[in-house]
Amino acid sequence: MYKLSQIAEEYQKKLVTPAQAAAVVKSGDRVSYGLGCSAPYDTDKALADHINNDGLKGIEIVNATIVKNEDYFTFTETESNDQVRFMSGHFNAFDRKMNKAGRCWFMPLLFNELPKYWEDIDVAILQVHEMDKWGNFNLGPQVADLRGVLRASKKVIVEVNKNMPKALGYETELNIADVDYIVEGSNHPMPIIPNKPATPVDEKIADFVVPMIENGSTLQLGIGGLPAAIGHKLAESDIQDLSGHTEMLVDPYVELYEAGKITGNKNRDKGKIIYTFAGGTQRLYDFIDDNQIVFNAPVNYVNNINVVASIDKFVSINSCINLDLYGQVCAESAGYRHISGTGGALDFAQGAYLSRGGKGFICVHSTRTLKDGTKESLIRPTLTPGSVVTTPRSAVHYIVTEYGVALLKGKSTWQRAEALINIAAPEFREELIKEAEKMGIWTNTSKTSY
Ligand SMILES: CC(=O)SCCNC(=O)CCNC(=O)[C@H](O)C(C)(C)COP(=O)(O)OP(=O)(O)OC[C@H]1O[C@@H](n2cnc3c(N)ncnc32)[C@H](O)[C@@H]1OP(=O)(O)O
Ligand SMILES: CCCC(=O)O
Repeated sequence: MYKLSQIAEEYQKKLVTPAQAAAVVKSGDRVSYGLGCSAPYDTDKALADHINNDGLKGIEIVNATIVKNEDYFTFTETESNDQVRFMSGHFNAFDRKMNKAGRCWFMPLLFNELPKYWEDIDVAILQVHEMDKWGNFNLGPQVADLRGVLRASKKVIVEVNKNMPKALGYETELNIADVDYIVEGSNHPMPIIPNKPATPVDEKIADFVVPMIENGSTLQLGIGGLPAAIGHKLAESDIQDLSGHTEMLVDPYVELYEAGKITGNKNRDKGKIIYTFAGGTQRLYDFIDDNQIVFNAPVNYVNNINVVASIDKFVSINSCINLDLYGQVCAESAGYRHISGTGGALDFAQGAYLSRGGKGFICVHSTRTLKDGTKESLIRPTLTPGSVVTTPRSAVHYIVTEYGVALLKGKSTWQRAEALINIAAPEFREELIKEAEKMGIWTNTSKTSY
């Protein structure tokens, strides 16, 4: 740590141009761009130039899930994996694009463990909020795994962005003494994830879930149209006294807060909406900025199963790609096509079930329409080859489709098959029964129940 009187001078000593910062990276280095909104903009551009102009080879850029509106310059302005390749702990659309180009690999993870995974990072380059008079940069609304990244990094470069909201919370500060170089960036606008409108099927699913949420519940809502539909219906309902404890903070929490639904009256971290990273519209970033109600905390706390379990009436709502009659849930691939990561899906499924009065919902449309117009059931007899089990059957509590709710915990294999067939699209039920019979998880008596 520096004396307070040294801080201004140290800031000037460490202040460099993006090109000078990028020049720190050498061939063979492992570089972290962090998670959420932390990926640099100007230094990324300068790094692409450095790689091209100085013939750098064998760079690896790692991240978990990045919230960004434009591609990395290090991806679009370089040509080969010999120069730079990428690794992601969560395949979002951004990573999928790089993967399709053969340049991005996936690192399977349980999100609550992620800070512990990081090792041997040569340079961390993170976009941060401006430094305060005490010499602390605020990391922005994504402390998630950043303490792990910082622990493992030999050199730390911060790119200051005045638009980065100041996220209050725990371990959200980075002192100038722990920073090697400072770049004053061009203050690129925050990345915007537009609100996805809810489909009629999302609305029907929300109509099943909302009545199962009691007054006094604490919510974990993920990204997408479905959680938005649930948030919207809750905001308009007569349900009261809700709280937030979520991995990703998304716009529906702002709507719920503005509707007076969030009192924070829970039995842990009272009064605070706890989250580990955020992504949404400017309305969300404005809500986060310097707001004492909204509390950013490391993912090893937020997603810790015991922490989640200790919060009474915890309700987790996530979605998936498809599932089988055993109740195995795939949220990561469509056959061999890699789509996403485990993220916090399993952390919250387990934590929510263990919470007193807790509920874990996995929501899915019953069918999907293929390009040729035919429909396929997303409840399948067995998962297709290549499908990755994100939530094992033993950890699944409720599955919800537009046809209803299936409770799987405490049910036998044939009861599960029956409950799942009851919420499959009607036109697929007979076929699913036949398959369940072949699989030995259907009895003659089962069919009489719907
Ligand atoms: C950030 C949070 O949500 S925190 C919650 C905890 N974390 C998790 O649950 C992680 C795992 N889950 C997830 O990543 C998501 O819930 C998903 C990907 C399963 C679904 O999210 P959505 O926002 O509904 O997905 P979205 O509609 O954007 O589809 C993503 C891609 O999957 C494809 N896809 C989605 N469902 C299917 C399906 N049933 N079959 C085939 N492909 C599918 C889409 O076509 C799209 O591909 P594209 O970008 O190439 O067009
Ligand atoms: C990095 C994890 C994001 C998710 O759970 O979806």
